[in-house]
Amino acid sequence: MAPLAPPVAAIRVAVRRALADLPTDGPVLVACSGGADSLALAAATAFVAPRAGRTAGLVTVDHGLQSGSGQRAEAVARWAQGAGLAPVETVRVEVAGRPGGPEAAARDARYQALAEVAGRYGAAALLTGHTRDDQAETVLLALARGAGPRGLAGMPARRDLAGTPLVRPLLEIGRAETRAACVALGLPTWEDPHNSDPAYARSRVRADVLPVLVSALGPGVLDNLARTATLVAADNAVLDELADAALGQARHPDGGLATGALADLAPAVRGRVLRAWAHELGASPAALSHRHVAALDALVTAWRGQRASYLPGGLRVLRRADRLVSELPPATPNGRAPGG
Ligand SMILES: Nc1ncnc2c1ncn2[C@@H]1O[C@H](COP(=O)(O)OP(=O)(O)OP(=O)(O)O)[C@@H](O)[C@H]1O
Repeated sequence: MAPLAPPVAAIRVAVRRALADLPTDGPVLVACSGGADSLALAAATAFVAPRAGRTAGLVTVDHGLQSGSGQRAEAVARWAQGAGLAPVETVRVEVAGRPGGPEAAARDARYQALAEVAGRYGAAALLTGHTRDDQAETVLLALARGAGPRGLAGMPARRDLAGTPLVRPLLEIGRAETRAACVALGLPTWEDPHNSDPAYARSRVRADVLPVLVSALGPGVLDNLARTATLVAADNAVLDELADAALGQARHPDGGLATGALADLAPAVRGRVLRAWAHELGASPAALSHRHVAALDALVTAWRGQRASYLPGGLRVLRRADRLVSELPPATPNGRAPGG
C-alpha cells in the first residue's frame, strides 16, 4: 500500500478534530464548490466521518454565472456520490436582483441556499473549506481598511448560520496542502475564475501582496497573520462579554442608555456597547462604520449640545439630559431619512 501523503493525513486530522466537537445527530454537510480547498475537505470528511460513526453529505451551489456551471455542479455531485457521501445536493440559485455587487450577491445567495439545505436535513454542521491562506488574506484586508479588532479577528472556526453551526476545519491548513492533497488523491479540481480576477481586492492580495510579503518576510508570515486572528479573537471575546454586561447596566428604566454609566466605561468597552446598541436598534453591521460609533461616543464623552446623530437605516440618536435615546427621523420632503 502506498504511504499516506502528509497533506492528506494533515487534513484528515483537522477534520477529525472539528467533528469531535459537534452534536452527533444529523449529517455533517460539506459545502463544496469543486475547488481544491473544499474538495480536499470533502474527501477527508468522506473518509473520517463514517469512522467517527457519522453520516456526511455534500452540497454544491450553482450560481449560474458562467457557462458550464451546471455541468460543474453535476460533476461535483457525481464525484461525491462515488465517494460515498450522502445526502448529496446541487442547488441552483438566482443571483441577479440581489442587493450589493455581484460577489456579495452570489455569496448571499449561496449562504441562503446552504442554510436552507442544512436546515432541511437537520445537519449537525455545515463545513466550509476556508484555509489558513484565506484567513491571512482576511486579516490583511481588515488591516488595510482599518477594520479594528473585529476585522482583525478574521473568520471564526465556528459560527451560527441560521441555526446550523458553520464550521471551518481547515483554518490551520495551507492552500498548498489542499492542492497537494487533491493531487495525491487524483481529485479533479475546478478553479473559480473569480478567485484570480484582479477586479477583486482579495484576488489582488492573493496574487500580488502575499507573495511579496512571503518573499520579504519569509514563509512564516501566513501562519503569523492567521495566528493574529486567533489571538485577537480571544481578546475580542473577553471585551464582548464585558460590553454585554455593561450594556445591561447602562439601560435606562425609561428606555435608551444612561450616559453616566457609559461615561465610566473604558473606551474599548464603551465603543462595543454603543455598537451593540446600534445593532439592536436595527443598524446593519455591514453599514455601521467607526464614524457612526464615534458620533454616538461624542454624545456621551464630548457633549456640548450637538445635534442628533444618524445611524444607517435612518434612525437618529440624540442625547436627552442624562440619556441617549433613539427615534425615527422627521419626514423630509422627498420621504427619505437624512444621513445614513
Ligand atoms: N459554489 C459553492 N457551492 C458550495 N460551497 C461553496 C461554493 N463556493 C464556495 N463554497 C464554500 O465556501 C468556501 C469558501 O469559498 P470562497 O473563498 O470562494 O468564498 P468566499 O465568498 O471568499 O468565502 P466567504 O463566503 O466566507 O466570504 C469554500 O471552501 C466552500 O466550502
